Amino acid sequence: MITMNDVIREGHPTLRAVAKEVPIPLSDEDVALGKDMLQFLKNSQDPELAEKYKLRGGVGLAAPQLDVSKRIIALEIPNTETEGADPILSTVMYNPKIVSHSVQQACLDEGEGCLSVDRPVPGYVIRQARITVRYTDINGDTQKARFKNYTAIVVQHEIDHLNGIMFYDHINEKNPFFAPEDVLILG
Ligand SMILES: CNC(=O)c1cccc(C)c1Nc1nc(N2CCN(c3ccccc3Cl)CC2)nc(N2CSC[C@H]2C(=O)NC)n1
Repeated sequence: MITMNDVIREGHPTLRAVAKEVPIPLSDEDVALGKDMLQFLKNSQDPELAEKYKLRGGVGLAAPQLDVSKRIIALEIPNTETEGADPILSTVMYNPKIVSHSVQQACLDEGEGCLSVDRPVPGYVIRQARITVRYTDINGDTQKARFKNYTAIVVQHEIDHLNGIMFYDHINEKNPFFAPEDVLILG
């Protein structure tokens, strides 16, 4: 199972590399890695397992964070509204590509955290509010999906990792909490 020991931290060069596309059809190895990444996220959100294995809670993970420079991301976004409800998004994306996005921008009111960053970096991370992503799913099928708000933010954070971009690269240095007036600030 993947634990925090497998997660590389800022300063490791792989976090700044551009990851390679994975061959389609997917290899057994890449399918297994995707499954392990998704399981890590589920484990990280389980209070008992997170405590037992000292896992930091996450809703997204990119293969480069495991020192695997491949274009693979996993997303496990729970439905925090209703206890026990199905997750909002639970998927592995191979070779994800943002094919279009809104002019409207958005950010999380509380800023962003990252499993590869062991320190708080306050500030608004301005992203696109809505995106359309094309990717290959774990069954090898091509998907095209639209995301908005929190889910769109998380997907962009993970795709950034495939291009060597860290969330704080987007924070306004002079005024970290600067947000142009029409940016959606998501609570
Ligand atoms: C500095 N302020 C903050 O971190 C921050 C502070 C407050 C609110 C938010 C909303 C913040 N921001 C933020 N909170 C999260 N989580 C909230 C806790 N949660 C979680 C934790 C434990 C169990 C189950 C779960 Cl569900 C896991 C997810 N995740 C991300 N990001 C940025 S996009 C990728 C995603 C990620 O997975 N990061 C590891 N940002």
